[in-house]
Amino acid sequence: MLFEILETFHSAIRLCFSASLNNPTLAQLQTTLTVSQVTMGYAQLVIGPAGSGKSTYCSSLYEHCVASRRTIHVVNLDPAAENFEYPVAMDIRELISLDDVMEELGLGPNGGLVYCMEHLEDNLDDWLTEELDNYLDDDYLVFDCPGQIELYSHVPVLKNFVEHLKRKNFSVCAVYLLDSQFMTDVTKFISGCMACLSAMVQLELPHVNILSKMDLVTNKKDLDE
Ligand SMILES: Nc1nc2c(ncn2[C@@H]2O[C@H](COP(=O)(O)OP(=O)(O)OP(=O)(O)O)[C@@H](O)[C@H]2O)c(=O)[nH]1
Repeated sequence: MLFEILETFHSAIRLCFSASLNNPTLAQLQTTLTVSQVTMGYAQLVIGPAGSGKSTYCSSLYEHCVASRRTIHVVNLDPAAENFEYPVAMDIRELISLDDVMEELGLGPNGGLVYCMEHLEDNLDDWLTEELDNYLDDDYLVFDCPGQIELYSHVPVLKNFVEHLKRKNFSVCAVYLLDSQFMTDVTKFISGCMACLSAMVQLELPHVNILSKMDLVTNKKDLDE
């Protein structure tokens, strides 16, 4: 019985971690999308649990692009974020901030965050559309998202956000960051993989999983096993 459960998880995990752009099906899907749509721009949604390294990834990506003379615009979608190591191109806090919501509505941090994201959802046609109008064809936007994983599992806000970007002719993909510490313990490994899988299923986007903080894994041999 245990063996069967592990086999099932193993298949799910293989699905999770092989879903990279090298996957021929996804590559084909991307080509089809690029050819069949008049693409206005490109968007990458950087998602993952709290503290998994999303903002660090966004700032490293930004620095890499500056060094290689490419242009990307990093967007802050976290109404609780305070410090940034990249220039913020668009900021959800201009629309709503978590501190204001918690103070005015007496909500806690998680309820407040869901409220902020639902407010964003209500303002997709005005605030977001106006902000997106500042970007030209072929611009590349990277969205640094909040870390509450319910946003990627069952709350429909991010799904509707993605649909809005697609209606604006953006080609969208998701990058899911998972702390590599999740790989060092079997129960954390299974829960981390299930969280990745649930985001893949919910968002229905070309999806890349990235293990972050590999420098903190001292025994890489254990990781392979
Ligand atoms: N050692 C190590 N630390 C990292 C790495 N990436 C991120 N961190 C650290 O992990 C912590 C969290 O990183 P963030 O980039 O803020 O994570 P986040 O996912 O944006 O966090 P939230 O927005 O709160 O969900 C910070 O202290 C980072 O310095 C890495 O590759 N190696």
